[in-house]
Amino acid sequence: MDNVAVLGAGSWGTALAIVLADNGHNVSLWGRREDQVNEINNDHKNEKYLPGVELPENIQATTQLNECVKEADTIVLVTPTKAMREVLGQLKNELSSPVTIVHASKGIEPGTYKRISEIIEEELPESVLDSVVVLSGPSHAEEVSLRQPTTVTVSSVNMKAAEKIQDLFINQNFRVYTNPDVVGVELGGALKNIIALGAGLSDGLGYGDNAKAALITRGLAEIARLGTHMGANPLTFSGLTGIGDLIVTCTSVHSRNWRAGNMLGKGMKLEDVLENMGMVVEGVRTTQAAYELSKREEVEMPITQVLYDVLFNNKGAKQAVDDLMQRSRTHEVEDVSSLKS
Ligand SMILES: NC(=O)C1=CN([C@@H]2O[C@H](COP(=O)(O)OP(=O)(O)OC[C@H]3O[C@@H](n4cnc5c(N)ncnc54)[C@H](OP(=O)(O)O)[C@@H]3O)[C@@H](O)[C@H]2O)C=CC1
Ligand SMILES: O=C(CO)COP(=O)(O)O
Repeated sequence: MDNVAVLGAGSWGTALAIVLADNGHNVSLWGRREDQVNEINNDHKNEKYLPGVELPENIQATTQLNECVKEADTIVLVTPTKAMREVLGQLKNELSSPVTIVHASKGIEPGTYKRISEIIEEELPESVLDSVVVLSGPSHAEEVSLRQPTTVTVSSVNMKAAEKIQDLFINQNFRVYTNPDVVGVELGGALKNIIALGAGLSDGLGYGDNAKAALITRGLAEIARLGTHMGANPLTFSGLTGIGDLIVTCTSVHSRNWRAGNMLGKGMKLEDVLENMGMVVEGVRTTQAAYELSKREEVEMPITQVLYDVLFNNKGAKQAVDDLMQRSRTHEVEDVSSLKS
């Protein structure tokens, strides 16, 4: 059995810790609040993030990063994208030999437009970084923590490392596939959050299933358009980390991005929505990053563009949908593989 450190004791970090603990591994979970760590260790609960869920006793939490990672064979990073550089900056000082880093977060960094694996490679010296593996797919923490059937993908340029992580996580409730396309896996996971905001917004406006199906389908088209342009395999977008995650995030009440969009559609202001949520809504910063990246790369992303205007330029939710419906007429199908140049 392995020693695994999970950095980030929110919904997803705790749910992944449960999977690892169910597989018999020794799991050390890093949280930054003493009260939360005590609740996990003494009561085997994390009520803020997974209310009502009993945690296995082989999850031990700590606020001390050095304590958390000192015996770790593998480190799983699950903090919001915004916190990645700060956490990696602290982690760098605690590592002395090469370790496999898995990340399960979904975002792109505004300003640099970096994917999370690129941020990890930038922040950790080669002397302490064995391999980077991405874990992504349609997987709400609420369902994983109840051991409901879930499938995810792990991706790395080092397939041996991906297979090692597949073995670490896979069990009868949590099926893990591998995919060598790191760019596609990371971009699919990050960009679907933009479309989920849009789906929530459409539902919040009172529009129906036709509108949501349109957003999912045309959303996938623009995710694949940018993703392929950035070097991804187009087929990845028809897999778990593409259409799979898009479906689950656009249609589930568990999704924080869908819920945030829903409140925006009902007329709430962005700052009130984010305060109300109390958990990370990755799609907001990713909309900014993807909007800027699409401008720089001259890739058309109409849904991302109108959502950017709703989030950052005070465009009304209804106006955003009207704008999408009134775009100039175009073909449905394009050959994304020819957009690679
Ligand atoms: N929830 C889900 O179902 C899934 C989430 N993800 C992805 O996982 C990532 C994390 O999401 P999730 O767990 O849901 O988020 P939550 O909002 O549930 O939890 C965020 C966690 O990160 C901690 N945190 C925030 N900022 C920092 C920081 N600067 N340093 C250290 N820790 C910090 C929070 O600590 P504190 O409580 O002290 O604020 C909290 O433990 C996101 O990228 C998300 O897209 C991916 C798949 C599924
Ligand atoms: O990525 C997720 C499910 O796969 C979680 O989505 P939300 O962050 O919108 O809750």
